[in-house]
Amino acid sequence: MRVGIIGVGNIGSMILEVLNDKAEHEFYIYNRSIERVRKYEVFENVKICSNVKEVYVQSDCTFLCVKPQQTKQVYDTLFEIHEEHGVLVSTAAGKRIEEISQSTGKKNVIRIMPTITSRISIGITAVACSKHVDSSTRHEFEKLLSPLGEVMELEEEKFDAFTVLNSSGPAFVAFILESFIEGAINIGVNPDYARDIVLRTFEGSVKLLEHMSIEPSRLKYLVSSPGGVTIRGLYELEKDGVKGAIMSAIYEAFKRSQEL
Ligand SMILES: NC(=O)C1=CN([C@@H]2O[C@H](COP(=O)(O)OP(=O)(O)OC[C@H]3O[C@@H](n4cnc5c(N)ncnc54)[C@H](OP(=O)(O)O)[C@@H]3O)[C@@H](O)[C@H]2O)C=CC1
Ligand SMILES: O=C(O)[C@@H]1CCC=N1
Repeated sequence: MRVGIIGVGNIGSMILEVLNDKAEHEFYIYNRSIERVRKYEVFENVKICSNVKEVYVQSDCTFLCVKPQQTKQVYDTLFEIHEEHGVLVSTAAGKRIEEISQSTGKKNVIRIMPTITSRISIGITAVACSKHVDSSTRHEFEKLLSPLGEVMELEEEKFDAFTVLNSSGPAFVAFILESFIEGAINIGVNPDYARDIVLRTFEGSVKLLEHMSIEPSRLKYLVSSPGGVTIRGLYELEKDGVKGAIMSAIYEAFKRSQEL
C-alpha cells in the first residue's frame, strides 16, 4: 500500500517504523521541519515529500499526525485539493470525523486513537470510520494497522474516555512508576536498582491479576498482613487522597479531550 504520513513526530514516526517492519509498503512523508525526517532518507521505500499535497495525492491512505492545535493549517491545504485520494486518517485527540470532513472537504475519513506502546506492538488502536468508507477499505485499513497490536472498532462518542485510558495512560503510569522510584531513592535505594525492582513489581502485579482473574482490591488483601507493613503504606495513600487525585486526573483529562 502507498502510505502517507503528515507530521513525523512521536506518533507519525511510530506508525512509519512499525508499519515498515516488513518493508512491504511505500511511504510518502512530510514534516514541517526537515530535521525530523532526515534519518529516513536512507530508506528506499520512503519518499520525503516537500508539502502536504505531495503526500496526499500519492497515497492510498494518509495519516495526519500533527498536534490538534496544528491541524487547521493542514486542513486548509487539503481543502484546496478538490479530488479525493484514498482515505484520510486522523490521529488527533478530540477531533471528530464530521469536523475533519468539513474542514478538509474529504468524505473518506477515518479517525484512530493510537498509543505509544504500539512501538513494541503492544497496544490498542481504536478505529472509527465515516459512513462513506466502504467495508473492504475498512478491512484493508485494519489489516494495515495490525503490526501496531490490537485494532478495535469504537463508536466515536467513546473516543474521549478511550484517549485518556489508552493513549494518555502510559504517561500516568510513568508518573506513578517515577513516584515509586523516587520513594525508593528516598529510603536509600540505588536508582538503577530501584527502577529494576519497580518495573518488575508492576509487571508481576499485572500478570498475576490477569492469571488469577481477580480484581485489584483482592490483590491488596492478599498482600496486606493485619498490623503489617503493607497496610501502613496503604493507610498513608488513602489519607493523602491519592486515589481521589488519580480519579481527578482522569476526569480532567477526559474534559480536556472533549474541549479540543
Ligand atoms: N503522543 C502520543 O502518545 C499520542 C498522540 N496522539 C495524537 O497524535 C498527534 C501527534 O502527536 P505527537 O506525535 O505526540 O506530536 P509531535 O509534536 O511529536 O509531532 C507532530 C509533528 O507534526 C509536525 N508538524 C506540525 N505542523 C505541521 C504541518 N503543518 N505540516 C507538517 N508537519 C507538521 C511537527 O513538526 P516540527 O518538527 O516542525 O515540530 C511534529 O514533528 C496529535 O494530534 C495527538 O493528539 C494520539 C495518541 C497518543
Ligand atoms: O496528550 C495528548 O493530548 C495526546 C492524546 C493522548 C496522548 N497524547
